[in-house]
Amino acid sequence: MAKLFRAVIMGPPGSGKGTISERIAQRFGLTHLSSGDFVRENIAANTDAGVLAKTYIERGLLVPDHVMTRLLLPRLEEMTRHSWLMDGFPRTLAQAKALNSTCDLDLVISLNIPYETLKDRLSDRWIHPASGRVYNMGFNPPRVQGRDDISGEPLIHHDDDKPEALVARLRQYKDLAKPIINLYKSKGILHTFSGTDTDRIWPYINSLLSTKIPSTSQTDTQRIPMP
Ligand SMILES: Nc1ccn([C@H]2C[C@H](O)[C@@H](COP(=O)(O)OP(=O)(O)OP(=O)(O)O)O2)c(=O)n1
Ligand SMILES: Nc1nc2c(ncn2[C@@H]2O[C@H](COP(=O)(O)OP(=O)(O)O)[C@@H](O)[C@H]2O)c(=O)[nH]1
Repeated sequence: MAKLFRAVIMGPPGSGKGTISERIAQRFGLTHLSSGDFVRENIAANTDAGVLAKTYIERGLLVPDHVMTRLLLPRLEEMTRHSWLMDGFPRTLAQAKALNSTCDLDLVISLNIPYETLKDRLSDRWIHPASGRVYNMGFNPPRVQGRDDISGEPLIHHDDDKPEALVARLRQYKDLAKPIINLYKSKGILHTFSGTDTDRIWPYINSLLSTKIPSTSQTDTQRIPMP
């Protein structure tokens, strides 16, 4: 069996984690694990952890480490036969340490995107809540304005994507991500990509991953929450 590949993608809100994860999943046939989608699924299904997580998210807070790790790590342990790319976890050093004790990561992608770019993108980000599909009115608009391409359902705009909320989210990201980035740097698995356009960053990520994993002809991989 081909060697399995485990990667994490990090970056501030709006940096393109979801967009780039989709491209990686499609090009290389990895499973895209979105911790945010998984949390939302648990909330929708009213699981114990979902009910608890909701009380934090409603207040604009991160879900505590022990809840996140309890949600995610057992699922990762079930993924022993899959190559995956995790988006949105770890968000704290404690989560990174817990992940470390579950699996050996091969690679970490860190996106470094200027504040003005994040602000512009997020003010224009529209989401299909049920699937997590993401649109941007300039970059990847939906075929019908305000409607998801596949289901035709309405798209929503998150309040915390407004510029007023972004500064605080960004500060929080920087504070929390710093020690995680240092940890991955010291392990020699960190790769940082900087720029204002996903389409210009993508070729570098593509060529890095091409040296690490074989590409597949798979074209129908979707953004899937944790199984
Ligand atoms: N490790 C994690 C992952 C998620 N969440 C919670 C807080 C988020 O608000 C929510 C949704 O996760 P997303 O990754 O979708 O959240 P964001 O909207 O914050 O991400 P971004 O703007 O970076 O796409 O789940 C969390 O507390 N801790
Ligand atoms: N204008 C523009 N928008 C982009 C680009 N890359 C991603 N986006 C959009 O920016 C928003 C944030 O991207 P997303 O992948 O959700 O970032 P995440 O928050 O890091 O997961 C979405 O609306 C994307 O469609 C880009 O290069 N240019």
